[in-house]
Amino acid sequence: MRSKIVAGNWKMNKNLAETEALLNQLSAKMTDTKAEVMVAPTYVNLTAAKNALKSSSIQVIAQNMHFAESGAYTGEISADMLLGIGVDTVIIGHSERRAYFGETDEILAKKVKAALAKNMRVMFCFGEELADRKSDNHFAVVESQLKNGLLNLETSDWSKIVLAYEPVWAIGTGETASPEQAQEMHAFIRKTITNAVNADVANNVSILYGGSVKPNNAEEIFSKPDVDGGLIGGAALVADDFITIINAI
Ligand SMILES: O=C[C@H](O)COP(=O)(O)O
Repeated sequence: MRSKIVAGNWKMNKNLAETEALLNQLSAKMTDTKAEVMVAPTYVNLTAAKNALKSSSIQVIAQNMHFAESGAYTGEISADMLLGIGVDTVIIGHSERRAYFGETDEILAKKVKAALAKNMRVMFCFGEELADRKSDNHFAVVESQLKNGLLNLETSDWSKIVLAYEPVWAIGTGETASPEQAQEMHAFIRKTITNAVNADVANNVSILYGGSVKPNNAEEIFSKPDVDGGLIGGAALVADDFITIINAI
């Protein structure tokens, strides 16, 4: 049975005081949910976030990591550093990392391998750009991102993978893929994994949708059979909005 997951990617938002305040609000407002709930604050506030959520079921995850064990990589952070502060899940491949930090499929595949080697859980992001969708190339792009990033994994590695399909044209734009477009792509992703790995893995992997999920559209998107939750950006920065989205599962 695959998990339902709602994760908030805070990106480069919220200083320490704001992080603690938002997490305190979330903890206070959280009610029982079928979903695993995760938040990804910036690196420097991960420990504070863990402390603020000590008695909460909300998981703290990281937005990124480097593939190397350690070494001369100024400004970077390793899997061991995350594990050392109790963070065992990492987002890899976010479109902003691909677009602004030059992260290629090859780099991302190395990051995935490095995280899995440390037994971390990986939330792997991918999705097409507007031009790909306009030229009807979106399925090919998504298939190639999946293939280059993940499809050479061992079958057993897949229990540690969560997928997040994020069409780049819908991120932070207010434009959302329609629930039908999301379902169509999620079904395609599952079929691609069935063909490349096996049906069991495809059925058990959670596939989240990300891209302008808001309180007013979450329920319809999450109601689609192959959509197992969401990776939320802007709306995860407002406690009431994030809670409404969690409750839409
Ligand atoms: O990681 C989250 C996604 O980039 C979605 O961001 P958004 O909800 O602000 O569109």
